[in-house]
Amino acid sequence: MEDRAPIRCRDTIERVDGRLPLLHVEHLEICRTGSAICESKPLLRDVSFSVYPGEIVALTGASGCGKSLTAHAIAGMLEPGIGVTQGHIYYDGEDVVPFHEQRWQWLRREEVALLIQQSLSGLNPIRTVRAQLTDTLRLHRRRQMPYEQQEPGHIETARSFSAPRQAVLQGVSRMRRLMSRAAEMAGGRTTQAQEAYLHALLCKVGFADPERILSSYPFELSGGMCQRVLLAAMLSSGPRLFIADEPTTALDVINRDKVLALLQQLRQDFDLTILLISHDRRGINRVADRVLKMGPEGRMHG
Ligand SMILES: Nc1ncnc2c1ncn2[C@@H]1O[C@H](COP(=O)(O)OP(=O)(O)OP(=O)(O)O)[C@@H](O)[C@H]1O
Repeated sequence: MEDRAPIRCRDTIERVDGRLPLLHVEHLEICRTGSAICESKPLLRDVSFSVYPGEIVALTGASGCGKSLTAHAIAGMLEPGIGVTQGHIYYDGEDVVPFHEQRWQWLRREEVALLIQQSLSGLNPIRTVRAQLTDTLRLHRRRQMPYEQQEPGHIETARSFSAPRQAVLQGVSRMRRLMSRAAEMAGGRTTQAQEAYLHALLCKVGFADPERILSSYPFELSGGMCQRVLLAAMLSSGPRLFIADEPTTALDVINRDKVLALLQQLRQDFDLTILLISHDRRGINRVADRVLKMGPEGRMHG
């Protein structure tokens, strides 16, 4: 391993205005973990920052400095052969680095949504938006059952929500239960309750005519519209932390501004905390509460 300056230890998580951060990354280091190459230079090291509930924090830095790796590490989605080798990622006060896959799945399903640069290609061009959003809702339901049976009580103990957040979650959760029951009774067909939920969701992401969008195929929609459909799919599970990795790269200037303005609105409507990774200086200066710059060695300037 190469010589490194010793890492300063800051093991306390700072309160700001009496609040603890929802996300606190501390001295994070990520390396290739294959046997022959584990002694090579870290891909990223000594990355530390906090994001407080309700904030929009932008993460910027030169191409290749490790922004996407940081985002993937927070969501437990690093590729095989790459791993966290030092440091901590505290989500709601709990270090998630040692999580096993089942708990990562729970975190991604219930708490953290990651919109990545390649997400748009995840939309199937030859299936309607309705079919794809309905599948997403069913998937959440299917994944929910085994985990709840295996680790009863965990979900409750891992959280302590503010009253407004609890109200939002109770609403989302009630609606999902209703939809799942209705879907089971209807043998998987889209039911009235699901339709109402999908309509409401699409209105929230700025569509004036949700019925037309639900009946459309992605190839019939613009890039900006597809991006908003993806946002709707990700918000359908009611996450608390939304990580958007270059959500506007593939968009023209008008759609870029629309999506960024929408993120601000969604923060309010869904009680979200947002980590926004972007090169769009003008855009992030407009929407972010704080801008963090990541240097080549991971040092943060906020
Ligand atoms: N799967 C991987 N295997 C090996 N190295 C990787 C892998 N993914 C990323 N890297 C390397 O890790 C470093 C950080 O990459 P990352 O994608 O996080 O940068 P970034 O700051 O998001 O860049 P950009 O702004 O261009 O998206 C780069 O040197 C990259 O080559």
